[in-house]
Amino acid sequence: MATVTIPKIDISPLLDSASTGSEKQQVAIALLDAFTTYGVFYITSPTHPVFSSPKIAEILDATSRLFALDAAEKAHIPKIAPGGFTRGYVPIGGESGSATKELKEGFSYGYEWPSAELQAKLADSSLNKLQGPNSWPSQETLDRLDQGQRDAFKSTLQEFYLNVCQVAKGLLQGISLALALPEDELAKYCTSSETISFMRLFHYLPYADQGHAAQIGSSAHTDWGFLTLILSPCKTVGLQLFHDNSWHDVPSVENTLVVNGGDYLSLLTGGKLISPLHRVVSNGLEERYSMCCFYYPDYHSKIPLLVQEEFKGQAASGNYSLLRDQRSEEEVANDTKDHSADAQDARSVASKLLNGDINFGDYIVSKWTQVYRKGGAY
Ligand SMILES: O=C(O)CCC(=O)C(=O)O
Ligand SMILES: [Fe+2]
Repeated sequence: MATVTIPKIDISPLLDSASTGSEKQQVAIALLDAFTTYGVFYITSPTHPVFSSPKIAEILDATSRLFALDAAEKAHIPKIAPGGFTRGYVPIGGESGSATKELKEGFSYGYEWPSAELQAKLADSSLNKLQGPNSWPSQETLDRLDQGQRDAFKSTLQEFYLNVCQVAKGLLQGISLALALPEDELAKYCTSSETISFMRLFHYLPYADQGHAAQIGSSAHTDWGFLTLILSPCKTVGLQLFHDNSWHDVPSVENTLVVNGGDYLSLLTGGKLISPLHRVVSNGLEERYSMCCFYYPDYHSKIPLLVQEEFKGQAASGNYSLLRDQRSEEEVANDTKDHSADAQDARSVASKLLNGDINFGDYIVSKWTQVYRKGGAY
């Protein structure tokens, strides 16, 4: 396989309030190059906790302990459900971006609302469809996962999520500068992003089918949101990028995150910033863990008018999973008339997104329903 050199960018100036404009500009130049060449790159910042070896070891440890629970105990963790709000355990086969079975299990969690605020919001129905409580394992299971350190499991996961969101916010500044916009411009599209974005811990199982016809780790796709930030602390190769008509490994690099541009960001920039096609495959031997933060724009954000005009010609030619119907054929065939947004013709809903007639949040609800698969197993 031909190799590509995926850039590694030290984004420290974007995370440090004391950095100068020219330091940030340097990062912006590197980001622009990476986003317009591959849409994928590594980031690091030596003093930020997300990139520190002990913190990475902690989150990997928590993740592997969760997936090492036995089947009976996993069965008690609330499972994800269709409908956009994706929290809880993802059983093997419970989700796929294509007709192929994805050989992974996962756990999705996001913003942990202070309980009084959550109660108030539940009481006055002011939560949007992508907001709500996390679905943690039972207290008994959490106690076991804590290994004697009270609340260690949940606090490790929560701290990691908030820290990665902070890194994403730093990146927004750099991307704004890369696009010659004021540095706070893209943050305007992400005002409450951390309340609807979320983290997914994944455990990929090895499989022997190297043709990837019957099963795969994660089907070839582009990510729907603004940015995806991936920690992959295992040496096991799995993530691959489609570039120049072939697949290339994106190996794990110590103390870095992999960043993918998302479809929404790409659309927002008229396709200038790439939302890369990628997939996860198995080497046939080893399992793999990853922790992926899907950083979304604000629930209410729309594709702006300016971009709609500029983008009209290109949208159809793009390979955006956001705009494709990702339901399995079986699901499409069994789809009865009009039971929810997912019954609508995906193409007409996609054109509503491009025309600014539907906001990102309402649209994403139908996307999660498309990739949900009934009958996932433990
Ligand atoms: O696990 C990974 O490295 C990437 C997973 C991924 O691309 C996704 O879930 O969208
Ligand atoms: Fe992805």
